[in-house]
Amino acid sequence: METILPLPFLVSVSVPPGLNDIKEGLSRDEVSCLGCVFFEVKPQTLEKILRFLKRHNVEFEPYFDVTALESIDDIITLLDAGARKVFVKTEQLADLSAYGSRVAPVVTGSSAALLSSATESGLLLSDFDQTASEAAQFVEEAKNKKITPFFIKPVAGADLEQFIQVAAKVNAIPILPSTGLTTKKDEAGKLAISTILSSVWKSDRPDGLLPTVVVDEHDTALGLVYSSAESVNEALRTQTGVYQSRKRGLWYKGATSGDTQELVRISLDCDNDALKFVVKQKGRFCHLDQSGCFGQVKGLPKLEQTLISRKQSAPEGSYTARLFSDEKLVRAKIMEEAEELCTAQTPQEIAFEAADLFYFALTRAVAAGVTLADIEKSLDAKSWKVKRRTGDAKGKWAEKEGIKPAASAPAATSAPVTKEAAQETAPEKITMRRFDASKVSTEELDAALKRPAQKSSDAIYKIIVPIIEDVRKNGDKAVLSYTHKFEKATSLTSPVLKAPFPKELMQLPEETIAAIDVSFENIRKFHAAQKEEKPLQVETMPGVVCSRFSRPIEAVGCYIPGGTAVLPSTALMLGVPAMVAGCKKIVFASPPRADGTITPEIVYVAHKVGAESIVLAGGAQAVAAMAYGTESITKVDKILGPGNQFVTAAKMFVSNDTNAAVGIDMPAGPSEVLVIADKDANPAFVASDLLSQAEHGVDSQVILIAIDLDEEHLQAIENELHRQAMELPRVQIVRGSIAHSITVQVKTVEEAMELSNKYAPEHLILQIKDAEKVVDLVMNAGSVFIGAWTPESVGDYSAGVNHSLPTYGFAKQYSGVNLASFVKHITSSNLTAEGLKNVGQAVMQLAKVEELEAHRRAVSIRLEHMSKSNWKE
Ligand SMILES: NC(=O)c1ccc[n+]([C@@H]2O[C@H](COP(=O)([O-])OP(=O)(O)OC[C@H]3O[C@@H](n4cnc5c(N)ncnc54)[C@H](O)[C@@H]3O)[C@@H](O)[C@H]2O)c1
Ligand SMILES: N[C@H](CO)Cc1c[nH]c[nH+]1
Ligand SMILES: [Zn+2]
Repeated sequence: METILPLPFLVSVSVPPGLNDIKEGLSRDEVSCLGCVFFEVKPQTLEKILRFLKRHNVEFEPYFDVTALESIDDIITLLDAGARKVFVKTEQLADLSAYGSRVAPVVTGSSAALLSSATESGLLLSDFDQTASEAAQFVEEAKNKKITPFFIKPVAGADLEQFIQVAAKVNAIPILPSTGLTTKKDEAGKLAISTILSSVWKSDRPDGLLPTVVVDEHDTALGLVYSSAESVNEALRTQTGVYQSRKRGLWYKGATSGDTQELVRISLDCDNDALKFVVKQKGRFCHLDQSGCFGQVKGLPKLEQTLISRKQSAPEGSYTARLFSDEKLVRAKIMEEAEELCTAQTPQEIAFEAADLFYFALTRAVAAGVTLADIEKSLDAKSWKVKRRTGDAKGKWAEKEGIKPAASAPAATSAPVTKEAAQETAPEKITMRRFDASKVSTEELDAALKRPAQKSSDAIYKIIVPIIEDVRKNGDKAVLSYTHKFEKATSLTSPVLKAPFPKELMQLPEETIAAIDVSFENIRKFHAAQKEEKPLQVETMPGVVCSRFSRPIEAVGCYIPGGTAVLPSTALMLGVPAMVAGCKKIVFASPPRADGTITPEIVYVAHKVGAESIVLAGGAQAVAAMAYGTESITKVDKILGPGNQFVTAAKMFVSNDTNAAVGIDMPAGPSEVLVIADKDANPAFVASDLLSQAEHGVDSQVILIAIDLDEEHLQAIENELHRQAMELPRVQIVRGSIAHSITVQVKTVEEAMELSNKYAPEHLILQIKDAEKVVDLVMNAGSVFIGAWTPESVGDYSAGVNHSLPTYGFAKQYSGVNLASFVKHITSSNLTAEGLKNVGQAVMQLAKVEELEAHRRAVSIRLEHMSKSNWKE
């Protein structure tokens, strides 16, 4: 498959344009009209890019340099999400061969020998320096080898005009930084798009104009016009239809008629001598009373137009109005037509019935505000996936037709375009295994409820103990070396950032600041309320006063995980109580990003809670650094916070080392949730709660306890779970965690609570009638979420409760992080002479039993003194 780009160059941007507007260079819309976008994916930006792909997969054609990704699975996720082409390390090619020409190697340098890396899918030559002496030889070689497509990316600061010329000479596709391009005619230091276009297109007309086919979003031709470099530039700048009239100069379509066009995309044809403009046409394109110059739209677009206008104006009580308002009627019609299509025999009958089915399917879509273009986009997006399922019919449909699943999935060949072919690419249903508590043995149920196995502590200790020893011995140098290794932050030269934190490190959008501020305040309020107003005081006997008072732990280390997801909310959950408790030194630790910086949200929270420093490290090295201290990292008295197995094991290890003299909070491992749902529970709410914890990591586990739910309700939850999961950017993680998650069917609330208390979940969600009353039955849980309007995520972020909680069943003996985690309690005794007289005999007798004479005498000496001096109160 040869790559045909909309235009013979690619625009590279540093930030996915769907996430942040491109600040310098071309605007987001201008890039989208050019059609292709190129960026480098870093492990820490992968998730954002996947989100971007989900939203803008059809708007942009994305090309990625993924050489910074080590995991083949991550690259596959990106490809399946719709990456048009990925450029990988040569050694990763073999593992991605199923993706054919969508994968090409990237090489750096300009030595001709590098050309041997080229595959049938071409290659990307990175940092191409056309001024280097080898370049000429390289160019010659490349030309001889006829490598297609062959991309080149310039070294930073290259002269783009010269670069484009070299690209044209070797028949390569240049990758041009958006920041070096402009749609203006002259902009100092930037290259005009018009200059690039006119250097590549070939007009065979004496006036140099290019024939331009204008089409709508379904590729229906609206008419033929002409373009000049200037008109294209103008179209890109205004993102509207602007053409070159042969008589009247620049023609802004709709300027007088009002029938304007929104520019979606421009592209050149295969031999660069005709342009295509894809537009969203308002009103008509043609000057006659028809939508396009070649006549009216037909087929599905026409049906869509009719349905939209009927939806807007169908008379009340008419059949069409009923169709739009009665979901059950549309559902019945779709089923009826589908059945009729299946029984149709002749080609005519099949066409007739298929048309009916399309009619009702499109009615359903239009009623829900879904356009034909949306459906086509979905179809196109499916065609980018390579992973196949067998296309088997599902559940009741398979049963009804007596279909058995196929033995294995066929290998991918070409992109599916039909419904059936597209269905073949539909992924496996994401579903939890079901257990009916009344039909399985307790042992079977216990086994199913077991948390996913963690690596044995021996295996983990073998990894983390040498790291801890190294940090203890070599301090900063060791911490830095592990950060270079695990976080790939090789440019980092200091393992710590000390307060005051520079403002530029906490630049955040206003809405993020507002969200952090609201959450901060709620967490502060709830933890401040946990303060003990005054010391506890009890007179146990006359004259014997016992007290207990608290003091903040002086220096605390707050670990904020940052491996699979950066969790600034954890910074709030640890930092705010530490601040409220009055800890003098609050040290944050979190793995930095590959460029050595720390997430600005974490810096902002550190600033708000008055942290003294942020350790730029994660894992066992961060724990060790805080436990023992290094040249630049402050030693702390207690380390708190969740983390992966390496972090948890390191916390356990240092807390057992008396040389470290450091305490820890509790084992807080992979997130988990147990949802109890009854007939009142909304399936969509239940599914969303299960997924909110399932997306944390593949080792997360989520449990649903269904109280007396019928099959329909259970299936509604399962369908919702799958539907919602498929829309998540972290769907692959969810697949992993759902694989070891289960639904248990029970009959009563009591049974449900018994199971829950035995499981001791980190989070317990009660989506049941009178949920509040059931709280009395909760014996073991980290945090409880009561009723339909309390999703677990409010506790993760903003309600005020803490989200750092015991997992893995430790809720049976541990509390989650709270104010008490940051203080220690000190007791005092204060006796009067009378008090000593009252309690003295008991003390002396017990000291005698224990044969500790000095203890006994400490009392007797005082009592004797009292009697000798005839002492009175
Ligand atoms: N229970 C709770 O309250 C709670 C709250 C938030 C997060 N969590 C959990 O915390 C965990 C966070 O884990 P994470 O991995 O995303 O981040 P993390 O910050 O805990 O771990 C990342 C670090 O692990 C170390 N590491 C990774 N691979 C290693 C290897 N092979 N050898 C040695 N060290 C290695 C690296 O130093 C890296 O910096 C998740 O399981 C999440 O569910 C729990
Ligand atoms: N649910 C996690 C605790 O198990 C905490 C968290 C942070 N961000 C989102 N969730
Ligand atoms: Zn969470």
